[in-house]
Amino acid sequence: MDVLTLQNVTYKYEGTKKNVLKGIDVTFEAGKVYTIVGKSGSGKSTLLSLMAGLDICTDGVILHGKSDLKKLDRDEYRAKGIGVVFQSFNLLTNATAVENIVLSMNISESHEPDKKTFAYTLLEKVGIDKETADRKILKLSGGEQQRVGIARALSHNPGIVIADEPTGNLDTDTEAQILKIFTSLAHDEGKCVIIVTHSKKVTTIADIIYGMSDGKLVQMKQK
Ligand SMILES: Nc1ncnc2c1ncn2[C@@H]1O[C@H](COP(=O)(O)OP(=O)(O)OP(=O)(O)O)[C@@H](O)[C@H]1O
Repeated sequence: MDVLTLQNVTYKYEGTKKNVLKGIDVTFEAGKVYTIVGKSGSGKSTLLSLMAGLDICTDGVILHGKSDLKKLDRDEYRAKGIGVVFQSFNLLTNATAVENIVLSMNISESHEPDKKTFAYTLLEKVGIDKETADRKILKLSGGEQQRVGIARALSHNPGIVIADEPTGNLDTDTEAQILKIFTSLAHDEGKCVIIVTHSKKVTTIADIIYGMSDGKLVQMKQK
C-alpha cells in the first residue's frame, strides 16, 4: 500500500532564490524501511520536514494515501498520521519517560482510556522496563532516551515513522538495538519507516536506499 507519494516536489526557502528540492518523484510503501543518504546540505532534512507536515512544498504534491497534504488538516496529520524521531531525542528532560509519552498522547488527543498503562506497554515494547520508565529522562542513557523517543513517536499508532539521524548520538551496539526496533516496526507491524542517515550501518537495514544529491532523489538499492 502506498502511504506517501511525492509528485514533482519542489521547495525553496522563503526569501531565497535557489530550489533546495527539485522535482522529487517518489512513493513510500507500507511495510518497508527506506533510508535517505546524501551530503550535508543536499536537502534531506528539508524533505523530511515536508513529509512530516511541518511545511508545504512550493510546487508539486505530497499525498498521504490519496489525500493532498496541502488540503489536509496538517495538525491532525502530525498528531495522528506520522511519528517523528529526532537525533537529539527532544524529550522533556525533567519529566519521567512515562510522563513524556502520556503528555504526547494528551497533545494528540488520544482516546486511549488508560494512557499511563498504555505508555508503560509501549515503553516495554521498545525495551524500557517499568523502573526505567519511572526515571527522569536526565537519568537515562542516550540509547534509553532514544527508545523513549521511538515510543513517543508510536504513541498515536501512526502508519508512517520518519527519523532524522536517529542513531547519530549512539554507540555501535546501541545503534544495532535501535535498528532492530525500526526493522520490526516495518516488517512485523507494516509501518512505513523512513530514515535519514549518514550511518552505513543504518543503510544495511534498508529495503530501499535513496541518495539525495543537489535536491534530487535517486534510488540506489532495492533488496
Ligand atoms: N531555514 C532555511 N532558510 C534558508 N535556507 C535553508 C534553511 N534551512 C536549510 N537551508 C538550506 O537548504 C539546503 C538543504 O538543507 P538541509 O538541512 O535540508 O540539508 P541536509 O541534507 O539535511 O543536511 P545535513 O546532512 O547537514 O543535515 C542547505 O543549502 C541549507 O543551507
